[in-house]
This record gives sequence, structure tokens and C-alpha cells, in this order.
Amino acid sequence: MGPIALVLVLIVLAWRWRLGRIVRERRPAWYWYLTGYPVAVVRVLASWRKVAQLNDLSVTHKPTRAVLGGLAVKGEALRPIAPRISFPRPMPNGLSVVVQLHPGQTPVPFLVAADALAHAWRMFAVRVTSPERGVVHLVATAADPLAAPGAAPGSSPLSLLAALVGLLENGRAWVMDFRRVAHWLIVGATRSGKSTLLARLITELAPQPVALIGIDCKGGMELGIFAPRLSALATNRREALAVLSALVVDMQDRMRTCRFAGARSIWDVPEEQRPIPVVLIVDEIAELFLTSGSKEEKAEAEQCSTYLLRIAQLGAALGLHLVIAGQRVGSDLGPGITALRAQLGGRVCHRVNDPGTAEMTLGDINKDAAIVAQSITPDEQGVAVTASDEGGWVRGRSHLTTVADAQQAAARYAGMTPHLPGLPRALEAIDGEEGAE
Ligand SMILES: Nc1ncnc2c1ncn2[C@@H]1O[C@H](COP(=O)(O)OP(=O)(O)OP(=O)(O)O)[C@@H](O)[C@H]1O
Repeated sequence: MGPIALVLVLIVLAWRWRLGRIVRERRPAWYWYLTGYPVAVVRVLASWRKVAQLNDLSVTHKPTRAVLGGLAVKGEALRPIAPRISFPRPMPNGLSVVVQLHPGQTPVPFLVAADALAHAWRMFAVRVTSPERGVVHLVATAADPLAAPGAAPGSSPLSLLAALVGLLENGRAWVMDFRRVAHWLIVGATRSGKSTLLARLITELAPQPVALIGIDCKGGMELGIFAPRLSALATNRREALAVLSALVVDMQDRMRTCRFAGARSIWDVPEEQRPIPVVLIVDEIAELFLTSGSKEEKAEAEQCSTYLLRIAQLGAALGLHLVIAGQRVGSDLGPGITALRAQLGGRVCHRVNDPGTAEMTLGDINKDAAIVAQSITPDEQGVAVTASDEGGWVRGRSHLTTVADAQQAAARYAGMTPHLPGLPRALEAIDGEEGAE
């Protein structure tokens, strides 16, 4: 045995004995590049023609009918031609392939075939996107990167109104950026991870020059822990109404400021005159919209719905942002909910109790996203499908943020809580009225 062969045998033995396990634990990406990726490349290249043919991704250039001796003959086309694919490019937890579509092909059959491709290549999932006309990108992930809950990174310096809330399936950071997508809807069944995501969001926004306002009609049980950093917290519908009406008045002031400055949004107003951005968080929207049926409660709920809709329609350019969270967003919450949902361009859907809820949360943006959201299991707490009207969707998992972490952040940045004119007065007036009754 020559010296090179001997070295190779020793490497293989060391690998099998211990080295492989150590690399796998300490450097999972290297382990993938050294072992999984080469095998996956062979599988992709070897199976592509067959997989493409079985899943209707191939086209036939020869007609399936021919005329033989004056007779029209119908039969199987002889040579289905699979679209051309690039050499699979390595990614830290998978690979990506670029497919050049044949003229007349669309990405739709590739979306349908995603599961079949994942099975053929022995991958966890294959996601299909089409970033440009005539081209489809297949991104295959080897293992679920969201299987284990991720700890929150220590600090995350991002731009104003952007919050690093978790990790995406494609290995990127999950960022909720209110400057790009102004309003968000967060849906999930009990124990699916909604409150944890809200806690993470507030923890990320707390150090920023932003006013945070809470509406939590479950008596403030969820958002109460952030009270030191909230510019206002409404804990029942009457207080919510006062907060919302004050915000609508504030919105008109902001419009005036923009008009005098000749600006189309507060971001074009000179910094020293610019009003502070506001993020209004509503936890459990159903508590705000569902009533006992009394005339007074119904009128309050309708008014809340109208104010929220106005803020959603006009607030983006004025620095007023909404985060609406709840277990359901069905039409049983009243006619206003569908109109409001249409204005909430960002969507996050955790595990839900029924397909209808996933459909209502994501269906109008992307049908596939709604289907994937339905496959989230009770063990996958914090896992969600996130989508926006900018297009595209992806699975993600929020960074686990405990109540203690969130409380600590709220207390640490309490000094940054801005005073918004009109808001506290409105709440005091309500409390005063209740006290007088
Ligand atoms: N990203 C995450 N990673 C790991 N575990 C999580 C994550 N998010 C939530 N959990 C776990 O799931 C539990 C329930 O989460 P959470 O309280 O956020 O759910 P919820 O949807 O708000 O439920 P409820 O509506 O009952 O308040 C948490 O106590 C936590 O242990």
C-alpha cells in the first residue's frame, strides 16, 4: 500500500471512529459539505431526468401524433426533454439549483412537484421560487433548521423600526421591518408561540426611539409585563377606544406636519420636526371585537374597528404601525375584520386549530403558505409561516424570549418611553368616569 492510500485509509478510519461525530456536532455546515452535499449532488443530477418526467416538468418537442402512410397515429411522445438545471450549489444546510424553463413553461408544476423532489433527493424540504421570468430556483434543505429552538442573540443592531425576531428556514435572520411592511397580523392557537413572538418584538423595539402602545383586552395579562416601556396600555374596550381615538387625532396632526413641510411621509420631514414612530400592539383582537350583544358594546366595537381601519389605511406614511395578534381572524369577529386584514400586509401564522384560520391568515397572499402553516405540529412551538404582500413566504422560528427577559428589557429601557400628547389624558378620563359610576 502506497503512502497516499495509507493516509486515506487512516482518514476514513478516524472519521468513522470519532472525528465524524465531533465535526457533526461542532461544525454541522462542514459536516454537510463533506458528507451530505456530495451524495445529494449525485442524487440530484442522476435523478433529474426521471423526476422531471414523472412530475410533468419535461416537455416533448416531438408531436404525440404522426401521419404514417396516410393514417394519423397517436402514441407516446418519444423523448421528453427535462429543463436544463445548473450544477447544485452548496448551501450551509442544503443546496440550490437553477432551472431554465422551456418556452411555455411556468413555475406552477414545480411548486406542485416540490414534495416529490424532496422525497427523490432525500431532503427535508424543497422550496420553489421564481425570482426572474423563465427561471425557477429550487432550494433544498437537508434537515429542518428550525427543529431546535434558537436562543436570542445578545444584541442585534438593526435599522430603526426593524426587529430581529428569529431564524428563517433558509438560514437567514427573521426580521420584522416596519419600514418595509407597515402593519402585521400574527395568528396562532393557544400555546403556539404568539406571546413569545410579541415579547421578542417588544424586546427588540424597546431600545429604539419608538413609542410602543398596547391594547390587551384580556385585562392586560399579556402586555402588562411591558408596562414600563409602553406609552399607553389599554386593558379593556373602553380604554382601547380612548387610545384609538387619541391616535386618530394624532394621525391628523401628523398629516398637518407633513403638509406644512411639503412632505409625503414623516420620513421626508426634517428630523427635528419629525413625529416619533408609533407601534400599536393589539393582543387578542377577538376580545376587542366580540361583544355580549348590548347596543353600547356593539357601538364601541364598531368604533374600534373603524379607527383601526383608518390607522391601517393612512398610518404607514405617518409612522403609525399596527401589530394585530389573535387566535382567529374570521368573519365572526364582524364585517370590519376582513377589511382590516386586507390592510395588514405582513402575516405570521403559527400552528392553528383549523385549516380555515390558516387560509384566512395567508390564503389571500399565497395558497402554498397556508398549506404549509397547517402542517405545523403542537411540538413546534414558535414555528410559523411568515409572508408579506411584497411576495414570498418562508417558515421561521422566533427566538425564545422568556417573560423574565422581556420584563428586564422593558424595565431597562423604561426611561426611553416617550410621552404622547392626548393618550394618558384619555385613559385617565376613562378611569375617572369608571370611578364616578
Ligand atoms: N420560539 C420558541 N421556541 C421554543 N419554544 C417556544 C417558542 N415560542 C414559544 N415556545 C414555548 O411555547 C410555550 C407557549 O408559548 P406562548 O405563550 O408564546 O404561546 P401563545 O400562543 O401565546 O399561547 P396563549 O395564547 O395561550 O398565550 C412557551 O411557554 C414556550 O415554552
